[in-house]
Amino acid sequence: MEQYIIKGGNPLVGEVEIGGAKNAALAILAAAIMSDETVMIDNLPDVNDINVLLDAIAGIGAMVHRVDRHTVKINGKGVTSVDIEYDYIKKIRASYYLLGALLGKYRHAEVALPGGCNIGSRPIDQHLKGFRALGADVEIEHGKIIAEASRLVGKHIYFDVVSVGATINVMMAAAMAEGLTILENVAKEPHVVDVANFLNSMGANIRGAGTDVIRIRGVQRLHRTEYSVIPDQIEAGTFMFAAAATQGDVTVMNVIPKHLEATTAKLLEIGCEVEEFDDAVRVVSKGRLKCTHVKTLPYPGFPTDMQPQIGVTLALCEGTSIITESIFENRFKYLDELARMGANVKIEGNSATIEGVEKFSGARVSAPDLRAGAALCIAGLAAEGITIVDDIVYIQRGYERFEEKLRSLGAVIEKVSTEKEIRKFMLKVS
Ligand SMILES: CC(=O)N[C@H]1[C@@H](OP(=O)(O)OP(=O)(O)OC[C@H]2O[C@@H](n3ccc(=O)[nH]c3=O)[C@H](O)[C@@H]2O)O[C@H](CO)[C@@H](O)[C@@H]1O
Ligand SMILES: C=C(OP(=O)(O)O)C(=O)O
Repeated sequence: MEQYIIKGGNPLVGEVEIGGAKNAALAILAAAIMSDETVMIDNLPDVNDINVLLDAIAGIGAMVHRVDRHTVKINGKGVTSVDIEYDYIKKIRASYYLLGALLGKYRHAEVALPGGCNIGSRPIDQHLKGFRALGADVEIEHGKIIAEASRLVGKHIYFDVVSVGATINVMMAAAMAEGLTILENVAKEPHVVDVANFLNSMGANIRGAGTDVIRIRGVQRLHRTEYSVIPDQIEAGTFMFAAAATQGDVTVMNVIPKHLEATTAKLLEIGCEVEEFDDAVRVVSKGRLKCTHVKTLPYPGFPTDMQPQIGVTLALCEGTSIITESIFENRFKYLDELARMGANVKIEGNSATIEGVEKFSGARVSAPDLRAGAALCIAGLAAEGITIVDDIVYIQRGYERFEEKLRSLGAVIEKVSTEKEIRKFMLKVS
């Protein structure tokens, strides 16, 4: 099992290139099979979730050609099965997008209930509500969602909760339904807009993505396109908080600063300097930072996927911070690990009270999920001494060459998998 070993104490300094957004790319790859012509997608992050989804897509007969690490060509013409194997599905959350894509194109999809990070109960009732409203029969049998429709007909659908997954999934199915679908109370995340732009570039007719109401006029066919995925706002934000927590000076390159506004606002509140450029943001952290309160909310609110990264930073700020996690009920597990490094935290229901400490001390900790794992690495980089982060397979789901990018900023971090490698690292840094 691979681990990260980190010697903390170095401020991160320099420039780091941000890759394509995992959560946009996953939906776009699923949507790509809706065309019978060849679709080329660029700026894909080279991370485990993407590779699993590409295997799943190839597994149902679509042509998948990796042009290079960040570019793929997909042609959905060869799809011979609408039944996705459980082995793929259990590994990733975004496998649920194959439901919307296959249902829209073939009026039939069979996909096992999705996996993903264990951050809460994660129901998919709103996805199913949307498919049913479009005319599909949807049953769950033996752990599989089976959706079938003789016709898919546009409808006016009001979502009960704001869901990224349900918005994108129903939007995909509706893109090839008959007539007009109106989706209300939708998610407005940048990746919702990116998927809509991608589908439109294939000939779909989707208007309003990024607002509360999306209007979709169904089309019969989607055609070839070439598309580049938006930059990953969560990867960018992770490096921005890494700069803050290590008293560093980091410029995240190839980003859309508008997508980072909630993160930038919190960094300014706690006392960092933030400088915005056309496609880059620089974060400078000098002296002890100040406490603040934060509540996770759907976009444009503060993202739940950045909650552990800000949590680690606040645990080093002067004063008492309160975090309210309003999206997923099980996203504070990293705080128990952080307490092992000296953080002073108290969790009550969906809120965490964090009394800032002056420093962390390195310890052995486990990554409970993707973002929590990245956050614990930030803690290790800011800590005195050595930190070992176990279960980094979660981090590899969503961060490309994480340790290399950190090293380029001056971090002392290695990926190891044996005691011998750990001893070698200790010798090198002693
Ligand atoms: C692959 C992917 O893109 N994952 C992201 C996606 O997850 P995911 O699509 O699973 O998250 P949602 O936006 O759907 O979930 C938001 C809230 O709605 C609830 N809900 C959702 C669907 C549903 O049918 N019923 C329901 O009650 C969830 O329990 C949660 O409380 O958005 C989350 C919220 O920004 C991010 O943390 C995840 O990184
Ligand atoms: C929670 C996340 O991913 P997933 O929804 O795929 O589990 C994430 O990207 O932070």
